[in-house]
Amino acid sequence: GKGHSHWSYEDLKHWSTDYSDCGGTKQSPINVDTAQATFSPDLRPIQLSGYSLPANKQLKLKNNGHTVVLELPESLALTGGYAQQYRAVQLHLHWGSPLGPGSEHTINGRRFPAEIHVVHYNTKYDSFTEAMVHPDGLAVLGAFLEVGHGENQYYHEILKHLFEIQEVGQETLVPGFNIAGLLPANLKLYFHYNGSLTTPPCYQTVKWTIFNQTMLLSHNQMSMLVSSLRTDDDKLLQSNYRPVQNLHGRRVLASFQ
Ligand SMILES: NS(=O)(=O)c1c(F)c(F)c(SCCc2ccc(C(=O)O)cc2)c(F)c1NC1CCCCCCC1
Ligand SMILES: [Zn+2]
Repeated sequence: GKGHSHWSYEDLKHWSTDYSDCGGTKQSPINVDTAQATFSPDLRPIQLSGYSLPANKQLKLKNNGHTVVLELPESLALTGGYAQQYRAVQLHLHWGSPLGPGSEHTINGRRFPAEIHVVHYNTKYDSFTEAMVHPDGLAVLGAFLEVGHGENQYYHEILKHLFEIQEVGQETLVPGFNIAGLLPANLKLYFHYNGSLTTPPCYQTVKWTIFNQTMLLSHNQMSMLVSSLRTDDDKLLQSNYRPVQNLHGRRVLASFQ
């Protein structure tokens, strides 16, 4: 990868000195004020294709010091809900600690326990690195994770490997599974806005989709997520979320009323 960036969630102030876009006016994450969201009936249901992977397709799972990343094959494609076709790059998670929740986006000021991001790039560009510098270059699907009663079998496919990658830089291979199971069954109800990567370089090139339906994990699964990984100073990797950013006049669209 790009090697370990020296930024951290502790010194957010320096992000914009080292990465100018981080001080821009279309930054993410944001708080979604549902009363201010504009119902947009032409927002189509999100459609996923190729998300169901056979077990013999091995995927790389890595602790990169800031999150756990599952690399995804480009065969996973977003075909509905966006004007252009996007293909998957990777998915990763944001979480809190035993002291509090760690989603990046908030809804009416409410922070959820955790949040998944599935990162895609616009296939009109030759590569992800080319796409990520263009305003329509990236599409990230986000969903909130909450604690429910039963075990979530899809999240188990990732969480059961966390103990193998406790240290920064460690990676392991995960058998393929139905990646769509990590996202809500109802892909019609979502918020949509133009924003950025929530980590340096903070490029303002992301069309965000935040689903209204949340994902339920067991209490044990959520505590595995918040207490398995370490950072490069051997502390627990926790609360890896950026504070919400100012909308600066941006509108948030809703696919539902
Ligand atoms: N919410 S988000 O999508 O902005 C996001 C984060 F908030 C993230 F925190 C991250 S992880 C931090 C960036 C990073 C660091 C090291 C390595 C490596 O060693 O391979 C890779 C990446 C992270 F990877 C991503 N997504 C990345 C954005 C960073 C650069 C391009 C990689 C794909 C999308
Ligand atoms: Zn993210």
